[in-house]
Amino acid sequence: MDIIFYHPTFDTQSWLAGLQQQLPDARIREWREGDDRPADYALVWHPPVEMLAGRHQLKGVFALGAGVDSILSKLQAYPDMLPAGVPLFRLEDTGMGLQMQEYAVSQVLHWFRRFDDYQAQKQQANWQPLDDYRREDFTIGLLGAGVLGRKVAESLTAWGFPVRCWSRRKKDYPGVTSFAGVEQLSDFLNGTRVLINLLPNTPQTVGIINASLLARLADEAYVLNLARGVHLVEADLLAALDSGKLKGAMLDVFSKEPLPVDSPLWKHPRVAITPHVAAVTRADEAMAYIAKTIRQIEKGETPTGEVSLQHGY
Ligand SMILES: NC(=O)C1=CN([C@@H]2O[C@H](COP(=O)(O)OP(=O)(O)OC[C@H]3O[C@@H](n4cnc5c(N)ncnc54)[C@H](OP(=O)(O)O)[C@@H]3O)[C@@H](O)[C@H]2O)C=CC1
Ligand SMILES: O=CC(=O)O
Repeated sequence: MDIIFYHPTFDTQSWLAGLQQQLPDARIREWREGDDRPADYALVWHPPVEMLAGRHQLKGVFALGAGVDSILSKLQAYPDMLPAGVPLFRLEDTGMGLQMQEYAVSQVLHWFRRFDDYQAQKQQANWQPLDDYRREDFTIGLLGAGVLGRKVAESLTAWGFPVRCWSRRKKDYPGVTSFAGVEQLSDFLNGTRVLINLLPNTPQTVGIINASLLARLADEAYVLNLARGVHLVEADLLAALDSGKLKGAMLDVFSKEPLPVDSPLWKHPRVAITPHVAAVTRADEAMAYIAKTIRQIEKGETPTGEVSLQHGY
């Protein structure tokens, strides 16, 4: 079996060595420009079009991340990039679920325990105990309830918060109230105090966190964007913060990355920023997952993790 690998920033040699350990019988090589030798599987991130185009013999392409929006948007421009019938897989969890849990729980607790207010008081040397927030006033709403949204929901129910989720199809997750489809979006938003975004980037979800959505949240709400920058209309977020409708926001992803130095988000006192690190690809877990999936394909089984080209995630 032949496997080709391309990632613009990962340490390719260590990936090739790690994959070789997982799949000792495979011939695994870094793909370089001009390489049109046969391959059964391709492992990619931001692949050049010529790496995949015309490779009808591929049994699978693996995206080396959870989101496949960059591959699918390239596919829009170059429809022949992924030969018809070749399945595209993405990383399902592979350690990202735990990272998302760490990120979401720590920030929700930060807001719930009013550390943002105490930090502001500290700037004034102000020693002033504040009223506690009550869990029943701190409903967490998850936009997106897939692999990562579900993990985040589990961790927040464990902390005793009321948790609800919104997805395309209804969910039956313990302790989580499920809303589905555009017709239930308003009900989902009504009373949501902390909005956590874990949607994929698709034509239906771009710009979804906008002025109209923010207006429907509970007063003094918070926004945690962990998915993609294009989901959020940054100007609408700033307006909602400045009007007092929103109390705070923590953003890991931005419509333009790196976030330009002149973005007003940098200076806003109630916006916290991380540089797209909420959940990164963990090499060992990703390699084990890819190897397991390849073995399933080779045995004629149907693995999970295949991207629906129709739905765009
Ligand atoms: N910041 C970071 O470091 C990282 C960000 N991400 C982002 O997180 C995203 C989510 O990852 P993951 O949980 O694995 O993805 P999944 O595909 O498992 O989950 C996506 C969820 O969104 C829901 N959804 C999709 N379209 C719609 C829609 N139109 N209306 C309502 N709900 C919708 C799906 O509904 P249903 O369940 O009904 O299908 C599903 O619940 C990734 O696409 C990626 O962009 C991922 C990793 C790291
Ligand atoms: O943003 C990262 C990903 O894996 O998707």
